[in-house]
Amino acid sequence: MAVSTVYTIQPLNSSCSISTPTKSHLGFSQKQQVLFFSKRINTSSSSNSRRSSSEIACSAEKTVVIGLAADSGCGKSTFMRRLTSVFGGAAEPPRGGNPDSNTLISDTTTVICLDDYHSLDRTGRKEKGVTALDPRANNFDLMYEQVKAIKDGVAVDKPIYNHVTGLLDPPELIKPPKILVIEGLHPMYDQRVRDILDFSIYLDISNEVKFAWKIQRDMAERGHSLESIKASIEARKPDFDAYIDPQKQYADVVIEVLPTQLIPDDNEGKVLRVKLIQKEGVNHFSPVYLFDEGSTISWIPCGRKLTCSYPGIKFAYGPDTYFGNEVSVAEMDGQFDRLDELIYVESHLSNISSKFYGEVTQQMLKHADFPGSSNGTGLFQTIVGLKIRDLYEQIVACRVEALQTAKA
Ligand SMILES: Nc1ncnc2c1ncn2[C@@H]1O[C@H](COP(=O)(O)OP(=O)(O)OP(=O)(O)O)[C@@H](O)[C@H]1O
Ligand SMILES: O=C(CO)[C@H](O)[C@H](O)COP(=O)(O)O
Repeated sequence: MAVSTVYTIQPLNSSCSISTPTKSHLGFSQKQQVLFFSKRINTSSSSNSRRSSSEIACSAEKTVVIGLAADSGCGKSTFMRRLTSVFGGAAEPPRGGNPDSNTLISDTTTVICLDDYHSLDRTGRKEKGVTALDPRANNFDLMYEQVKAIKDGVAVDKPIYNHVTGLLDPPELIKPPKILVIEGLHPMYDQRVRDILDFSIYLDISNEVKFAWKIQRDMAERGHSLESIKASIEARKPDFDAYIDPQKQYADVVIEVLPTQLIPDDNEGKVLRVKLIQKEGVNHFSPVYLFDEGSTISWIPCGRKLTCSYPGIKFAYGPDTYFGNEVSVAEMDGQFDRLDELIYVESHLSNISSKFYGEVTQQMLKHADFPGSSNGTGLFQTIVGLKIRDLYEQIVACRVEALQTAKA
């Protein structure tokens, strides 16, 4: 799969729309809508990709919007903590606001939880006999309007779903950040919302692993019984299959978590095989690769430079197709014994968008206590965090360059 990509930036007079700033109802100035285009010549095709056209928009939109989809208890919060850490600074709930707010704000990012767009509260869902995963329990019109407004630089009054009481609380003000992450069950379900995402991620946790994680959290930390955990997973499954799982076909990156293949018939779910499925032809994103871009590679790094106890570690990399799209897949099966030795693996990965040698290892060591730090979930989540930083910086650079070109 030969891929060569050339970008040239040019304002296109015919496609350039300029509108004067207007005031929003909250007094925030709307952005000047200046659209520019950078030309992309890509010898690889990417069918179904929403950005497979030969021209990509380099817009003056204020906020970069990232979608993160996964079922409940599948590691979204952990991933968000890793992502926020890449940008530096701590993420905190809005100051002086609702103590049960689901929002997390840092200098660069604002993470909103799409549970806040539940249109039915806990009692309402019970009365109607629908789960929170059912689109009928969610307000997609409002979700679209508000995410679009934030992307355009306009603050919104976003509702709050209170997980403690199960009620819909009075709204909270969300100001446009540099990067807005919308995380939850349905970021790619509604086409209008999907189309305004600059980048999207799906955490695809296999049933066996999801079960093991749920038991670990809900039994050990929340005192639930094994039977109640099983019943809750079973009750959600039809709606999960119908409404959540299909979103992975739209994701730019899927982190798939499976049981290991290194231990025959493993049913403990402790050692994991993790795949990083990366769509080709996505604006401002070039997939990570191992050794040689486009080749098919199998690598066992254990030996002099990497300590591995049973069952060892195996990496793989290569091209594939996923829901009809060309993808590059990097895979890690097994777990690290010593995180400081990860530098050896990092030095064989390319396109990781690090700012200095060893940044991935540094991030992993910094959060060694987070779930998944010894395996591919932590490694690939950290790398996707660096890729999002890079995507954000590319979008900003593209915007600045286009504005300078327009002025000249
Ligand atoms: N990579 C991982 N490896 C092992 N366990 C994990 C991993 N990620 C998450 N878990 C387990 O799953 C639990 C839920 O993780 P997390 O809170 O990040 O998920 P979530 O999707 O935000 O959940 P929720 O939507 O229910 O708040 C953790 O407490 C941990 O037990
Ligand atoms: O799937 C979920 C997303 O987090 C929750 O189950 C949903 O938001 C309903 O929340 P609660 O169980 O607190 O009423």
